[in-house]
Amino acid sequence: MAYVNGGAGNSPNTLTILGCGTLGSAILFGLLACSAEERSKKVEKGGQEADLPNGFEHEEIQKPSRILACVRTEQSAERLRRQLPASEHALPVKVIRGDNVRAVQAADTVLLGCQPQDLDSCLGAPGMERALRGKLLISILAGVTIPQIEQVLARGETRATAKTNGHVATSGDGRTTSIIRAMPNTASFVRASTTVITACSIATPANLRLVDWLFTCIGTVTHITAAQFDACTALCGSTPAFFALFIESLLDGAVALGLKRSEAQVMAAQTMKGAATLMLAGEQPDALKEKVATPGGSTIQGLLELERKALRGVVADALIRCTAAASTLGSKQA
Ligand SMILES: NC(=O)C1=CN([C@@H]2O[C@H](COP(=O)(O)OP(=O)(O)OC[C@H]3O[C@@H](n4cnc5c(N)ncnc54)[C@H](OP(=O)(O)O)[C@@H]3O)[C@@H](O)[C@H]2O)C=CC1
Ligand SMILES: O=C(O)[C@@H]1CCC=N1
Repeated sequence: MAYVNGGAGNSPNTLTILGCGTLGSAILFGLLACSAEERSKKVEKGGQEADLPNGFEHEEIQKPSRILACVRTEQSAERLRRQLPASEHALPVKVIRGDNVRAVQAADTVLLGCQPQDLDSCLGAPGMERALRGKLLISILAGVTIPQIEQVLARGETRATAKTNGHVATSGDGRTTSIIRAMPNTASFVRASTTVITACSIATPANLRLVDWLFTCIGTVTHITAAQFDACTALCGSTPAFFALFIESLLDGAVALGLKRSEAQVMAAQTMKGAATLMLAGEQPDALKEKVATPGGSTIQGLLELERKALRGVVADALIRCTAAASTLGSKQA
């Protein structure tokens, strides 16, 4: 197989995305856009490396030089192949189906992107635990804890011995798999994700720098504790869908008022982006509300209607429910 033998000597530095579906593809295409931008800046600078985001040095990051994208079905493989850019500046990507273990053997870093119920089919496969030894495994699975991932790995039939200490799968030959959980969101596609990360105790500084760099390429990164993960999964992973519902509701109102849906969508989304930009610049939500609601004006009438219909409680409860649901996902198996 052309893609085996990565990870040593002059071999390419390989990132394998094990389960490259909706979110995996969003990350893949975000990373491709990032690398294309870096490469074209390098060309502009006459071959000099382009600047990295603040806080990163080129020599510290083991950047992937190719990506292997694994899916389960031929239909998904074909769709992914069709979507891949032909740009000469993009990182090479190979789409793989039915050969997970070899794609992981060839990897330096593995990004696990299957659904929680497919964890066992991805990581419990014979030979997988051995293939992951000595490597960094980044899981983007909602609700699946590091100990749960370790348990699945420990069931792999090729291990000689397995011992878990809460953060690391210790393999028969003493080499370990570092597991880091990251929760990006679907805006990875446009490099506007907000990703939360929880680092395991044995993650090396190099592991952390790579994970920080990868997700900084496609948005912002915040480090959190394992205990905060489900709430942040809801707040960062799920809320793009909440915001979509809010915009959709505005569009229904706008259409009822005679506006064209497509034009209203641009106006509403841009307004949401503007309000978000103000808050990211330090504006407090209550101050923003007060600035917009002119005394005796129209905005306060809309705000009061939202409060009468208990939007605040409904949204807070929705986030709490989402968090509770996330916490159960790790126990789901196909
Ligand atoms: N969607 C989102 O916005 C977010 C998702 N997440 C998390 O990301 C993960 C993925 O979600 P999402 O992308 O929506 O799900 P998808 O179903 O779209 O993607 C999962 C991918 O995994 C592949 N897969 C499943 N089993 C195997 C296997 N045995 N071997 C190889 N590939 C396999 C599937 O292949 P195939 O298509 O061929 O079946 C599919 O491409 C979930 O764990 C979810 O919790 C987190 C935050 C946000
Ligand atoms: O709905 C889900 O389960 C995933 C987790 C966060 C967003 N999507």
